[in-house]
Amino acid sequence: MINTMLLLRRWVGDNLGSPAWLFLAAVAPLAAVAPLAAAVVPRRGARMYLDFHLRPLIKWMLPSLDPYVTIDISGKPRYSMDKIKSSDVDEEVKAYLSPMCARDALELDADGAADGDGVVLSPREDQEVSDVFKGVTVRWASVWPTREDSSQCLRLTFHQRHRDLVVGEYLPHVRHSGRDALLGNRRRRLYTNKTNDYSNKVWTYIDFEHPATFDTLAMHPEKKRKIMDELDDFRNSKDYYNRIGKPWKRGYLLYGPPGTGKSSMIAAMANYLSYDIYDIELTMVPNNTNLRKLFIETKGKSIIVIEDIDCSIDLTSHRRSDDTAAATASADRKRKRSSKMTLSGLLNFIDGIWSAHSGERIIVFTTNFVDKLDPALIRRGRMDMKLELSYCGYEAFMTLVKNYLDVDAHPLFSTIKDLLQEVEITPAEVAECLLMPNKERNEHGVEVCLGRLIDELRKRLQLDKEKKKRHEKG
Ligand SMILES: Nc1ncnc2c1ncn2[C@@H]1O[C@H](COP(=O)(O)OP(=O)(O)OP(=O)(O)O)[C@@H](O)[C@H]1O
Ligand SMILES: [Mg+2]
Repeated sequence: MINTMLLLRRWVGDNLGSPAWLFLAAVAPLAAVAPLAAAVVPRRGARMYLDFHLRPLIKWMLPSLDPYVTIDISGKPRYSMDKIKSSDVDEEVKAYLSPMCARDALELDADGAADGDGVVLSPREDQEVSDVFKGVTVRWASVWPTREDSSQCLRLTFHQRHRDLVVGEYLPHVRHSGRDALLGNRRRRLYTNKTNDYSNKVWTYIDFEHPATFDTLAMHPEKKRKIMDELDDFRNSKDYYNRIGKPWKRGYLLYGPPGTGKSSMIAAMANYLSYDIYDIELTMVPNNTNLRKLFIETKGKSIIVIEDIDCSIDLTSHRRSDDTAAATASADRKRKRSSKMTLSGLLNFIDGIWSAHSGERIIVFTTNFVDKLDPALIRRGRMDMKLELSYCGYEAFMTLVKNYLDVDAHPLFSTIKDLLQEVEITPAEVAECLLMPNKERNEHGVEVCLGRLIDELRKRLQLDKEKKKRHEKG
């Protein structure tokens, strides 16, 4: 009933004085059916009766009486081989409409508790909000799109003479503003595909609150500056990528021994760019189609991460030869065999599908064994930057000691500097020595921590010397 009244109100507003008024009389008896329908069936049933019987009938008899175009935006994910899912649009529209709903609608639905503190407001059934764009008024309402549908959608209604403006300019404006509102309002997310959720969702997420930043990342300052400049350059290059006809993406391969800061670097990148992270566990991806589905469900302004690429799937050109690797190889192989993911699937994933997406994306692979990776995976063009994270040098130590002990200079630094030139120790191991437990937090705390690091470095130096001697003898 409310829908019919809204329809009439709009029509009267837009067509007052036109000859089409004459036709109103012809359909008035039909409109009279509405209260009867509302009386005999529940509220939703009445509205559906109007939507599915009366309104099409009016439209069929006298198209000029209903000059409105409607577009339904559904929140349900839709997949097809070549189509990006559409449920992003629903979220974006809701975010765009939220301030209007807060201002105009009387009955609202609140959504978005999962996004942290903010809520996204949308109109409840039969509630309408209006928006004005370039002098044209359009209306949004929550409706059930079809009789079978169990979930509501947002219906946009506008006069057909504004079709070009709405489709060509207004809807892109809504999406763009909605996306900005979403990114601005909410905390960033760490998505993972390690999910036992049997619903439609392929990703689950938690708030991303990793404290690592480029300030806390221990590495040579020049190298760090270079990476940050690169990221700035990437972020500001939308027009450039458009002009040269390349997808707006960047691939990084981070390699180095365990504990040298590869994961910390990814977190620092995400914090620096304010991007979400999608952490893909390849061993949980049964086949290439699922990988594609996962990718389709990612959003722009994100870092897609595949950690330990060499362990995730049989993508290496040779197997590892050292003893430790041999011990784990059998278990690894079992895990990998259960996956039908292939190298070519992954390669397609990296280059082919990029181009189907808009919005900037970074993909990061990490590995401890860069030499063992298939060259096809890391060839130029696929991975734009290969970055080695290595053992702790003096510059990296200076960052760690500032982070952990808040000191810039100390007499023991020169001993540490000399030892670091001779000993291979990871930043993670240095950080462990510099951790100050509660009981050590007194005026001697700094000496105790630095002394612990010196002891550790000397112990390793000694071990290295003995190893070398044994090697020379044997
Ligand atoms: N370069 C670094 N700067 C600051 N902290 C570091 C760095 N490297 C390691 N750490 C410390 O060591 C911990 C482990 O580091 P991280 O997980 O980033 O290493 P990784 O290279 O990803 O190791 P793996 O190869 O085992 O995944 C971090 O939580 C951090 O505290
Ligand atoms: Mg890691």
